[in-house]
Parts: sequence; C-alpha cells; structure tokens
Amino acid sequence: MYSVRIKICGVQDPFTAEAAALAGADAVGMVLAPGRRQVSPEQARAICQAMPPLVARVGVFVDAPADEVRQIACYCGFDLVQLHGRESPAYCRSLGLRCLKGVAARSRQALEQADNYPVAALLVDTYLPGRVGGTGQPFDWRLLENLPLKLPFILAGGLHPGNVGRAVALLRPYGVDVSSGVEVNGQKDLQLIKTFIKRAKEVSYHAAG
Ligand SMILES: O=C(O)c1ccccc1NCC(=O)[C@H](O)[C@H](O)COP(=O)(O)O
Repeated sequence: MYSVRIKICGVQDPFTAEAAALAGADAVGMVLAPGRRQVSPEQARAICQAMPPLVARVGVFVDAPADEVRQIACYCGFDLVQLHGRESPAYCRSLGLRCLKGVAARSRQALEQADNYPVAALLVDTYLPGRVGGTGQPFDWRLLENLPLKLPFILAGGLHPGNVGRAVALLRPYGVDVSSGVEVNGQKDLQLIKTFIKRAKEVSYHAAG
C-alpha cells in the first residue's frame, strides 16, 4: 500500500513541531539558512528535543561550510540534513550525514542530473530566479510526470491543503513538503497543518497499487 510521507518545513518553535508530529507529520524541517524562517542552532536543538520519537528532524542549509553543517547537525540531533543550495555530489558525500538534496524544477534534464546525487532523496522545489526555497509558488507538475527517477522524490513548492490531494494522486511522490501553504500571516497554523496531513494521507491511502 502506498502512503505518502509528509514533511512540514520552516517550523520555528517546539510547540508547533510537537503538534505537527502528533497530527501525523513524518518529518519536521528547521531552516538554518538566512531568511524569515531562520532559527538559531539553539532554537533548532530545543525543537528537536521537544519532538516525539520516530519523527524525522531535518535541518535545512544553503551552501554552508561542511564542518558547520556537521557540527550543527550533531548539536541539534538532526536525523537528516536538507541541502537547498548549489552543493555538489562530492560535498554531499563528504558530509557523512543522511541528506535530502533540494533541486529546482527548471527542466527534466536538471532533475535527471540530480538523480545521480549520493543522497537519500531529492526534494523537488519551484525554480524562481534569485529565490531559494519557501516561496509558496507551485511549478508545472507535468515536468515530473512519467519521469523515471531512481531516487525517491519529495514534491515541494506551493503545496497547500487545496492542491496536495491532486498532486499526490497525479505524481505519487515518495513525500510532500509544505511551508507557506500551512501558514497564516507568516506563522504556522495548526488547523492548516492538520488539514494538509489529512488530505495528503487520505488521497494516498485510496490511490491504487
Ligand atoms: O522556507 C524557507 O524559508 C527556506 C529558506 C531557504 C532555503 C530553503 C527554505 N525552505 C525549504 C523547504 O523545504 C520549503 O518547505 C520548500 O521550499 C517549499 O516551500 P513552500 O513553497 O513555501 O511550501
């Protein structure tokens, strides 16, 4: 049976992380890179410590020095790191950590190239020049249709409770990732998180195969 995994990203406080996990999130992401959702290593550690077991804690980095990523991942207790910049395959390998590679959905060729990364999964996100992640903008999902990737892929970019069911039914991704789509006025909203999780899971339970 297929059951899509769900990552709630850009979480900034322990209460939201715990509530998302209890609502059925499989992973919670904390952004360590500059931006409006950035948390300090101390905040990320407090979030990780508040989370119940068996839910993945993911640290999101953008082109950070490898030593810094290793040190923060160890200090916080991350299960995975998400590399959302221009990190090379060699960089990913050198970390010695389980990685998700963020890849901008620019073209099918870009996705096919990324499929050779030595990582646990690809997180396929919207391409917007000059922006990195958490944009709230979707991309044309037809780019992923019938694309034979070896790596599991996590669909990201502009997902929300109103479109996640369609995305799951159409693409059957390994996972889905959301940040802006479960926020109100820039803050995570528990009701939206619960509705997103419910919608994604119910569609995947009913998907054939
Ligand atoms: O969310 C951010 O602010 C962010 C900043 C820098 C690098 C990555 C970032 N987010 C990564 C994520 O995994 C987001 O959840 C993903 O881009 C989807 O975001 P959204 O379109 O807002 O759902």
